[in-house]
Amino acid sequence: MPPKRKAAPSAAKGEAKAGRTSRMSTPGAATPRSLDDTGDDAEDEPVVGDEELQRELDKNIDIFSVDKYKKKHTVREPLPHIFGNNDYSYLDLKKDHQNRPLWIDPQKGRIILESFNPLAEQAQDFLVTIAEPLSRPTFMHEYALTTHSLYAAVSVGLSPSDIISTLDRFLKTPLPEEIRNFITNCTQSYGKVKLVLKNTKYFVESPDPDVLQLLLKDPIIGPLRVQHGDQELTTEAAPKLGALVIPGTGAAKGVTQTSEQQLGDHGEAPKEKDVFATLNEDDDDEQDVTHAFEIADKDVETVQKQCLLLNYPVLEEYDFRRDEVNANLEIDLRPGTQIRPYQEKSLSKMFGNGRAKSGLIVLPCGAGKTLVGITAACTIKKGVIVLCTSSMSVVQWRLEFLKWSNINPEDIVAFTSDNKGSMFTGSTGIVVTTYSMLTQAGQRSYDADKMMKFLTNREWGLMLLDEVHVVPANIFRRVTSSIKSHSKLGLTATLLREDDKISDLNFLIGPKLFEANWMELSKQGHIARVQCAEVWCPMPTEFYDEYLKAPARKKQLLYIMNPRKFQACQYLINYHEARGDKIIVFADNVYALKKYAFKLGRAFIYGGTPQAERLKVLDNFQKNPELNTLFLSKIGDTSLDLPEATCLIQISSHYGSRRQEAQRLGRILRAKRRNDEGFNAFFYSLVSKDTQEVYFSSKRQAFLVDQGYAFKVITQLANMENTPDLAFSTPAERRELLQTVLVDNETAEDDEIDDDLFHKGKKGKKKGTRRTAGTLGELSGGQDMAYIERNKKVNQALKKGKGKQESHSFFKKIGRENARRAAQ
Ligand SMILES: Nc1ncnc2c1ncn2[C@@H]1O[C@H](COP(=O)(O)OP(=O)(O)OP(=O)(O)O)[C@@H](O)[C@H]1O
Repeated sequence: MPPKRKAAPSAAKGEAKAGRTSRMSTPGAATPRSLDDTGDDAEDEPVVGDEELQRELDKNIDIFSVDKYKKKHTVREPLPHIFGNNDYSYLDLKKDHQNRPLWIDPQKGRIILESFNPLAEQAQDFLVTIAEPLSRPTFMHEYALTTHSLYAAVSVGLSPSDIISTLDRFLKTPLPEEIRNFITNCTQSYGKVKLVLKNTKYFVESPDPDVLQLLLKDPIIGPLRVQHGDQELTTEAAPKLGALVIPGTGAAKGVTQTSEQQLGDHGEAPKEKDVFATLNEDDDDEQDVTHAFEIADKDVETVQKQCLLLNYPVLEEYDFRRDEVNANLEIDLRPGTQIRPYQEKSLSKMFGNGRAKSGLIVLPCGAGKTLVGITAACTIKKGVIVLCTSSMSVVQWRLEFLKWSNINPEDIVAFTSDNKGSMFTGSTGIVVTTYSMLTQAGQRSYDADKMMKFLTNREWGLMLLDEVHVVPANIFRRVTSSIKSHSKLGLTATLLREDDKISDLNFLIGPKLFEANWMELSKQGHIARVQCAEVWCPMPTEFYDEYLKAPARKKQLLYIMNPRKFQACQYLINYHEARGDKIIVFADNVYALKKYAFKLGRAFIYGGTPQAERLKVLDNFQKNPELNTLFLSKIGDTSLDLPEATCLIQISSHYGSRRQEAQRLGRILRAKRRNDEGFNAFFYSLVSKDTQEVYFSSKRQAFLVDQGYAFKVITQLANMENTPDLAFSTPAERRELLQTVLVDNETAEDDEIDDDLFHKGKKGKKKGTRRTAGTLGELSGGQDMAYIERNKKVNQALKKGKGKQESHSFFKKIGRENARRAAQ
């Protein structure tokens, strides 16, 4: 007998960069890291919701765990000095393991994909459906099987046996028993119960009458059934799968799109194109008839919660083709519109069985989420309500609908604070509005109130929820409870910040239906190729000395205002302007933003810039060949519709926020020149060496590294010293800068996003821009700042003498401390 082949240890760990994060609770795995350890701002953390429900749900699942596994198996001690916990050499390898692309960690449910394997593409399609992508660098991708990912898999039509058999075929080792059980236990009840709104009535529906009987025996659900004579359940033919044509594709779509794919014999490595295995034949048989009982509108939430507790999570589906109650909307994609393969794939998950399933579609910035939403609307052809985060996006969405579809302009209206009155004239239409318009507390104007009544008193076919990652769960609750919609589609570029709280989105909107791979879209030319670099800027001695003894806030200002960073920024702006790039420089710190922009003579926008001025600057940045560089505060992260840029320079950012980093990178992914031969966009992070910034920077990059981006470290910019008019090139200039920074530290402002919808007033007081009285001498810089800094008391006396407002308590405290130190 030939010796037994053994599995090689996974190499993935070595390849993926540290700081990788799990975005979802993985049963059996360690508790997911909270965002706190990434430095993300906990106070903005938006999503809070039914964790109790989730816990109850998890209790019902026989979770596989490392301890359980060790009790049942003799796991050989790993080789800690080489592979740590990633030594799977005790697993037997299949005979033709070279042909198969997947490894699995039987203890944690982590799956490793060899992306260079000929079957990698098929395996990836399958993995995206059943597992949560954790990290996708060049050669090895890592996924996690989670309760949510399996819930999502079932919701797009895969059965437990499909999942198990397909996974087994792709694996190099036999599928471990624990994983098999985990999949079965998680999925056997998922997808069995659906909530369907038909002719304005809600039905709890299942292909299995026993499941419905079980629900009816429940003391909470049972009494909520709407009685229709003696008959407990109604029975009707299930909709046929795969008969749907998604506009812009020209082909019938659905899970069945893979029906032409042939399976290899059991036990053989799968042939190319045989991914979704047997699911179609089985589904046809199973779904011949469906059984249902009716519940009242007011009981929907109670039934949903109770079903969850019974471990039968309810999937929401909309049988729009058979909805004869709601008027049809005249809408189609314009002739010639061709949706891209990944857009089509995401929509096929939504319309997999001929009905519309509610859920989330995750596509990188610039990948065309708007067109995905519009195509969904053109497929359903019923009333649509679109929710955006700002009134600027409302205008944008309306224009995009008019651009891509043949919707009559009168049938699509915007409902914003500037436009509360006008309504579509036909029997149905599209309303584009903001989350805050719908959830605003307090008295509304007469027109707004009338509009709200109109919106809440009718049924909508589709609710499109834009930028779901920045919207708090309580806002979703308020929106979904007041607006009655048959289906919901959440669109986002990243589900990053939610970590374990993403579970709430799963049940408030629906499971994640699709998540695209950034690198893949970039290779296909749908988004720009980006070169990422971290530029290390040494701190001059005098800055570093101050830095070492400074308190946290001052430390931050010192590493941002590091003159070497300033010089690097100047050098990069010169270099990229000469190349013909459009450059955005991001600085969270408004003080630094203004200093940099003034010194370099470039335009800037921050929270305090009036709306008209913002638009003018943005317009010039887009069209004026003289204006190629724009400094932006964090208002540019979400609240502005930015014109295209090809180079980003980040001089200050929000600690370790991975979401902000991803959002910022997203700003250059849509570059139109992306398909030019050899075109690259550039993303630079300027980091002051040997400061806390280095730590935050590596945290921030974690998400992008997981998406496959490689950050080059630049320790020296070639010939920087030869830059004409290089700022702060003499020691005297640098010392003066330091003094200025130290003095100004007392009045430096934090950026405040004026039109940030969800965080207004959260901190209890608004900082915003402060107005202070001053002399022209101060404005012209004619005062001796060094003198003022060294003589704080005189400074305070001077200010008081001029009738300025009182010092902030923080500065009073510092003043007291300084006085104490001076006295010692
Ligand atoms: N199928 C398509 N065919 C042609 N152009 C497309 C297609 N899909 C998207 N685009 C174009 O790609 C660009 C980006 O689209 P869009 O603004 O919808 O991206 P997005 O994902 O919403 O980005 P962001 O997250 O930054 O808002 C737009 O100019 C859009 O017209």
